[in-house]
Amino acid sequence: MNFESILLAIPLIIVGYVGYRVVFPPWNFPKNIPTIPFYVIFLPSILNIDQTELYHLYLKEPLEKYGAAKLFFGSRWNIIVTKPQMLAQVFKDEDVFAKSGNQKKIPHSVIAAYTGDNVISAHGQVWKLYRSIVTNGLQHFDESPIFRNAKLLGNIIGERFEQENKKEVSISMTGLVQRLCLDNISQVVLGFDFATLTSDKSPLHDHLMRIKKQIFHPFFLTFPFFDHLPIPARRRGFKDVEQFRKQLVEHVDDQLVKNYKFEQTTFAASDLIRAYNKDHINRKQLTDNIVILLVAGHENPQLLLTTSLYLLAKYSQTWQRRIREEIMNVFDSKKLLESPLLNSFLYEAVRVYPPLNTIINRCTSKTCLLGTNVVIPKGTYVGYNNFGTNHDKTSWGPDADEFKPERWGDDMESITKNWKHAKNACKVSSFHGGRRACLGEKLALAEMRITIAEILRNYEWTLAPEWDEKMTPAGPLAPLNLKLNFRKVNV
Ligand code: HEM
Repeated sequence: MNFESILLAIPLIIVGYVGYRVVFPPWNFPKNIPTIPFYVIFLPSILNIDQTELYHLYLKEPLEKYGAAKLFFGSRWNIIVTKPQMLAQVFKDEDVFAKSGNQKKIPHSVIAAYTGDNVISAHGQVWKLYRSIVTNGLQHFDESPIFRNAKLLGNIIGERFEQENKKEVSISMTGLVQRLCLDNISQVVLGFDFATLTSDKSPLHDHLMRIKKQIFHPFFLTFPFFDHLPIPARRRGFKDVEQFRKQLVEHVDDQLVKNYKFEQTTFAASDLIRAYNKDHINRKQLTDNIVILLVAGHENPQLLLTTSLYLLAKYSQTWQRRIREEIMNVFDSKKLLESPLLNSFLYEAVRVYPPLNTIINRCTSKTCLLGTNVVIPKGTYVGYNNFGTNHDKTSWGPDADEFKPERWGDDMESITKNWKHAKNACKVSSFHGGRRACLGEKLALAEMRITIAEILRNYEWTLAPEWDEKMTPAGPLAPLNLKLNFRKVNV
């Protein structure tokens, strides 16, 4: 073999090796669970199918039969789990299925630079410290900004009737719902106001929109390896993310510390700043956690609110009507919490369309047994697929795929009991569960109840006929570019 042939052979060998690693799972992965073909995850980028259709076509059968499967995702082979018993084991055995977020999995990526090491992704003592700092502010909060913002959202919808001088207006919901959720989280948890509902110009908001495009770029999410390369747009992305992080914390810091009553404020962000002032956490840890409160705190409610508005439109003659009647004269948060139709509707929305669908951020710390016979090697990424768990026929019966709020019960006592039981038994995993259960569930559901009640009292809505009824193709799960037609409620 001459020198030129060797030169030619090297790239071929490299391409062949990379191809092999993509097409086939590692040899030591368990053979007694199915392998989802590697190309499945790329299909939504080339075909017009959304992630729920993809699930039904390629994932449902193997996952319902085996409860776990091998899946290529985020440049590597992983194991995803859906069966409640197996999921309970993953959630419980935290030392073996150790949290390993992007900061460990893909530390060189733009997304890791954005969210860093935070309360959601950290493990062990560091996680305990973060959780102890933010818990109080996320469990005890002032709801008045949520009521105010719901009214502002209603006013913005109302202005469209005047602008267009019509009885029915068609509105794209994505931007509007995002603005509401940003204002809610900034005022309730971070102690400042993003002011996206009250002002047309918010430099921090514009900056956030810019970096979101860079972070959620589908190609780099699928192949984070490319963030290693000196691609100019990605280098700019890193810089932009760094500037945003810095500005956000300065903003929080300024607003809170300027407040002469700072020591009495109980925002989760105040507790983080106090922990920083006492040297319990450093500046980077402060920043990482403030960023994650902003990110999880607005994106997840944004997804659930979009889904809820979609389902209310889809079932406008049944659920929308009935819930409107139920809450028409209910203005108090505690009473909303006691409204059976509204709450069973929300729990069913969270079950049928879990806002975070596939989450893969655990890495096995040693070779271990999943269930009774699946041997997982050390260093394997293990995740969960909420859509699969929440639609499992063994847990939910033959109508598991149907949207049926009545399955939760008729009165508040049974509805609450069933919801708690479903979470404890890992039959609904949308908010995780156990020691690492979502700390924002209470806040997110309060936002839903208050906002939905306010909008229902003033408007009735249907799906815009021209809207293509599709969910997002991958990643977070919600109706894609939802468009609704609103009319004023006749009272
Ligand atoms: C509909 C809305 C929401 C959904 C569906 C949701 C879902 C989840 C899920 C699935 C996890 C576990 C993630 C994992 O396995 O790594 C989680 C954790 C967490 N969520 Fe939420 N979330 C929502 C809203 C919020 C809000 C509004 C906040 C407030 C900032 C929040 C704060 C957190 C925190 C701090 C954790 C980490 C808990 C821990 O590991 O100790 N979430 N959430």
